[in-house]
Amino acid sequence: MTPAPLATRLDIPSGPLFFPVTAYGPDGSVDLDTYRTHVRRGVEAGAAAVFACCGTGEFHALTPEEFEGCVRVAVEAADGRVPVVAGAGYGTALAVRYARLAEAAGADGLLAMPPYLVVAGQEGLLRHYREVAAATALPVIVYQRDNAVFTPQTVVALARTDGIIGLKDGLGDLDLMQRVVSAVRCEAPGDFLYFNGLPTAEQTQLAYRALGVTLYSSAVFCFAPEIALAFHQALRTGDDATVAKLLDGFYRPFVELRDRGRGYAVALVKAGVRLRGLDVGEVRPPLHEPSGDHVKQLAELIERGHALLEEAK
Ligand SMILES: O=C([O-])C(=O)C[C@H](O)[C@@H](O)C(=O)[O-]
Repeated sequence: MTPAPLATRLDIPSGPLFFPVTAYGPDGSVDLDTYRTHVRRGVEAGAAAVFACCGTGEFHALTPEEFEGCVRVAVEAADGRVPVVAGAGYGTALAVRYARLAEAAGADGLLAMPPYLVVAGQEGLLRHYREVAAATALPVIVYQRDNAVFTPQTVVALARTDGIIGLKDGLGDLDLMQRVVSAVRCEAPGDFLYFNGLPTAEQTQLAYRALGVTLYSSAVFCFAPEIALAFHQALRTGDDATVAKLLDGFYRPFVELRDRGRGYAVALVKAGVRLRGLDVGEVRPPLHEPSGDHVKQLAELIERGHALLEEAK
């Protein structure tokens, strides 16, 4: 069989990148109907792309069958309006399996998560991502975080690899990112994509934009799309007053609240979706639910965010 040609692009329109949570029913099983509603609402609200079953979508907690079901539903819900990118991870063999499942489910691209557990050297990391990219026709975005941190030369090599189209940074080392952007510009010129993928990326987006990184993920978009969209619009149009107001009054306190518990990067976001009326269930172990007091503070913060949007009108 002739392999399908590798896609070289992913057309992402302007807007926040939506990383939906995965919905579970009361018995803990995946609730695809609620997940469909969550993804559809996000797309209709103005997401630029859907990143299904990634960190916020509890990739780590899904079986391959559940993963494929969720990606399929995300593709149906997006209905061709925006691209759907799916997570793929663990060791090379399993990452390849997830990549192929995502392709079969109709995804438009992959977010390659760090390999499971081992702390590998640059040469091994490069081989890992190259094998994942070679296994499907889907364009691959490599996710830098935790045990997958790259030198500028490794990113140059990734950028020269067929099928690898971008780097999502969840590390937050601006000096390293500046060197990466510079090295790729000089040694692998083209349209390699960069994403600010730090938790609550809005908090650092002014700094990333200065490096030329304009795409960013938004967990806030899951539960307060109106706030995430207003921030994105303010950034895009140079409305510095609204950017500062939302950073000072909403994003900074949200980041501080999110830092109050381990796993809150997911659990608090899921609580936020429930607060806004969609019962996406609880997080699966080993994550745990946020305390009642923290959920109350999140509800107050969402109200404050809405008041700030009114003031900014
Ligand atoms: O894999 C993931 O879910 C992410 O890295 C994206 C998140 O939206 C991240 O930006 C966050 O947690 O705010």
